[in-house]
Parts: sequence; structure tokens; C-alpha cells
Amino acid sequence: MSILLPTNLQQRPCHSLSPTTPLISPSPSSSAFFSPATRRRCVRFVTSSVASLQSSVAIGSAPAPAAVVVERDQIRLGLPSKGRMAADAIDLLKDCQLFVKQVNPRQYVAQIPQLPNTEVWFQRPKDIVRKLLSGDLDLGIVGLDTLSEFGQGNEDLIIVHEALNFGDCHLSIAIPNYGIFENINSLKELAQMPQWSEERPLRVATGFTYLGPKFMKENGIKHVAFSTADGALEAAPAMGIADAILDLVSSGTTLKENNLKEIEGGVVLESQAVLAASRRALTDRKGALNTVHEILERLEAHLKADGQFTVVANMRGNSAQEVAERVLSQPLLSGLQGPTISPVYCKQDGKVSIDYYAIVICVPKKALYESVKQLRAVGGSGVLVSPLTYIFDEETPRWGQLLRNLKL
Ligand SMILES: Nc1ncnc2c1ncn2[C@@H]1O[C@H](COP(=O)(O)OP(=O)(O)OP(=O)(O)O)[C@@H](O)[C@H]1O
Ligand SMILES: O=P(O)(O)OC[C@H]1O[C@H](OP(=O)(O)OP(=O)(O)O)[C@H](O)[C@@H]1O
Ligand SMILES: [Mg+2]
Repeated sequence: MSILLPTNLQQRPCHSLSPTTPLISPSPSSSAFFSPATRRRCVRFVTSSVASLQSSVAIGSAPAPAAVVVERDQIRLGLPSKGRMAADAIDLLKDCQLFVKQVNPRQYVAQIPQLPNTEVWFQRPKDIVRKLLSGDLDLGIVGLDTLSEFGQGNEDLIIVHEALNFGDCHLSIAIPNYGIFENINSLKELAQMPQWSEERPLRVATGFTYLGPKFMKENGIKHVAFSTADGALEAAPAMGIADAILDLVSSGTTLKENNLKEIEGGVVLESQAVLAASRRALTDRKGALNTVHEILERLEAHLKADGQFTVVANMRGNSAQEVAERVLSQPLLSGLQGPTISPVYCKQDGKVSIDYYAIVICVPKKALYESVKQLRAVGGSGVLVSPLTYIFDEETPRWGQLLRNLKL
């Protein structure tokens, strides 16, 4: 992504922007629509029309800001200090045998004994992104939504692992399922509604004041005005503050309970937790690359194993080759590289013979029952299933990608 703000604005939190340093300049025509109180709030926060956005956001032209690599011995990993991601991030690290030792919940720094050169700093997710950019953190675990919103396409931010398997949600436009929106079911239909004009734009309430206008602009939607709110956005349409909202959706319950619906083409971003890093830290800070390699290896080994079971079964056969051919005739039974097949030695009437072979394969958890059916179909019996803890590949694929990204 290469949408960048002018350097002097890049690290400013949206809510601290004043009208004199507009991230998105307030549109006089759109603000005319709001009540005086709302208008005051919108101007104090960030309000825009897409047209005004075009003139104030430089697309792909501004250089990345220079994050300062200050001399220090410890690598800093930012973890969410609160909210739904906090516990999940710590649990994930624990599953990778990285135990975060926090003396008490109000202490914002912690250690991971397994990574002696690394400190954990607990921060709000958006502050993790800001501090990666400012050089105060080197690594961080946050949702892709937060990284994209507050990172604003800055090229110093690198996604080291893009799928940590928690915090799944998507950023989506939602509109009321009643009134003038009753028969509107797509972004195209929403954009084409005759109600929106320069004087009376579609009003969207969101906490995503960077991604929202960018999405509208990319979709060629004019006559949109954004206003921000910090929570309970779903109430905005019913309160008459906005026509639509742009917010995170997971189960969809909050939308449903507030008589709102998503629309086709209205998903701005699919999100889950990611491991992000500062490019500058990885290239310039001693030890950072080794630390990220170790974390990545552990994460990949755990996350790959997490989706799999080990399946062991016995199968009657004349040779390992013949059993292998039968097993490999089934689409779900090829394992990671292929089945491991070992002879089972039986003693009968004082004679040792091989009538059975034991086969060992990994199967995706989701396909377990199908796999068992396929095993039975080729003569498998006595099927044992056990969880897998780690799968260490020869090399982690994401490590190669990271080195290429860093041009190392
Ligand atoms: N409903 C959800 N289901 C799953 N993940 C979500 C959901 N809402 C948010 N997330 C993910 O969790 C991250 C943190 O959200 P959370 O609500 O815990 O904190 P926040 O929104 O930053 O803080 P707050 O809600 O207190 O202002 C989000 O950036 C997103 O990646
Ligand atoms: O689709 P659902 O599973 O219902 O989840 C969606 C809700 O979760 C988030 O809110 P959160 O709980 O973080 O509250 P907030 O508005 O205070 O941030 C998000 O902002 C939605 O309101
Ligand atoms: Mg929230």
C-alpha cells in the first residue's frame, strides 16, 4: 500500500488534528447538514467529503518518516494492554512456549524469559502502531484493521505474520434495514441513491477516518461525509447522526440488534491479528532480526500444528508399497509430505510375520471425519487421533519472504 500522508501529519493521532492541520479538511457544504452541536464535534474531530480528501491526502508521493533507531539493548515487543486482543495475544505466545511474565496487571512492561533480549510493552493497539512508526517499539501484535488505519500505508511497517488466528473480524459499511434503505443491498445501489448530493452527502460515522475515505474514493463514490465516534457507532443512524456506519463486524449481532445490515461490496478490509515490525528496527537494530526469526519459527510451528491432527491407523497389506498406493488413492490421506508406513510385526505359531502396516498421517482438523471415512474405505482399522503441538518445517516460508522484503 502506498497511500501516505505528508510527513508532518503521519504520526499524529486523528483526534488530535486541529482544523489548521487537516488530515481531511472539513467540507463547508457537508457540515451544513449537521446540527450545530454535531457540527462542532465533527470539526473538532475529523469530517470530510471525498472531494476535500483528494486535495489533502498525497497518494504515494510522501516519503516514509524517519523512525529514529535509538541505541538500546532490548528488543521491544508491543502487546495490546486492554480489550479483546490482550488475553489472546498472551495466550498465543504461551502456546509457542513464550511465557510473558507480568508482575501485576498495572505494570506496562514485562519479560519473556525465553527471549532474554526482548521486553514486552503493553500499549493500546493504536499506540502500538504509532510507536512502531516512531521507533519506540520494534515489534507488535495488533489487528490488521488498526495497523492499516494508523499505519496509513507507511512503508516502514512490515507484516511479519499476517494470520495469527485470532481477532477475526471485518471492517464493513452498514446501513439501516428500514426506511429509504429498505431495498438497498449493495454499495452501488447506495451510491446511486438520489438523496446524496454535494449539499447533502451520505453521512458515515466511523472510527476509521483514514480507511473510510480511502475506500470511498477508490470506489469512485462522491458526496460522502465522515464523522468520528469512539464507540457504540451502531446507534448513530437511529439517532439521526449518520446515514451509515463503517465499523468492525464479527458475529454480526450488534448490527442485527440495531436494525442495520451489511451491503454487497461494502467490506473494506478482512482483519485478524498480525505480527508487525518496524523495517528500520529489523535492519538497523542489533538482535532484532534474530528475535523475529525465533518468534516467527515458534508461531509458524504452533499455528501450522494447530489446524491438524495426527492420525494413526493399521492396515492389512502385502507390502508397504501396496499399502502406500491404497492410502494415496484417497485425496485426504497424503499427509504433509506423504504417509509414513511402518510394518507391524506379529508372532504367530512361533513365526514372526508382517500382515499389517501402521500408517501415520497429519490431517486438517476440519477434514477429520472425511479422512477417517477414506481410511476405512481402503481398509484402515484401529484409528487413533491425537492433537499435534508443533510442526517445524525445514524453514519457515515467511522468513524467506521477510528477508526478501528487507532486501537481505
Ligand atoms: N467484534 C469483534 N470481534 C473480533 N475482533 C474484534 C472485534 N472488534 C474488534 N476486534 C479486533 O480487536 C481489536 C481490538 O478491539 P477492542 O474493541 O478490544 O479494542 P479497541 O476497539 O481498540 O478499544 P475500545 O473498543 O475499548 O475503544 C480490533 O482492532 C480488531 O482487530
Ligand atoms: O459483530 P459483533 O460480534 O456484534 O461485534 C461487532 C462490535 O464489536 C466491536 O465493538 P466493541 O465490542 O469493541 O465495543 P466498542 O464499540 O466499545 O469498541 C465493534 O465496534 C462492533 O460494535
Ligand atoms: Mg472496540
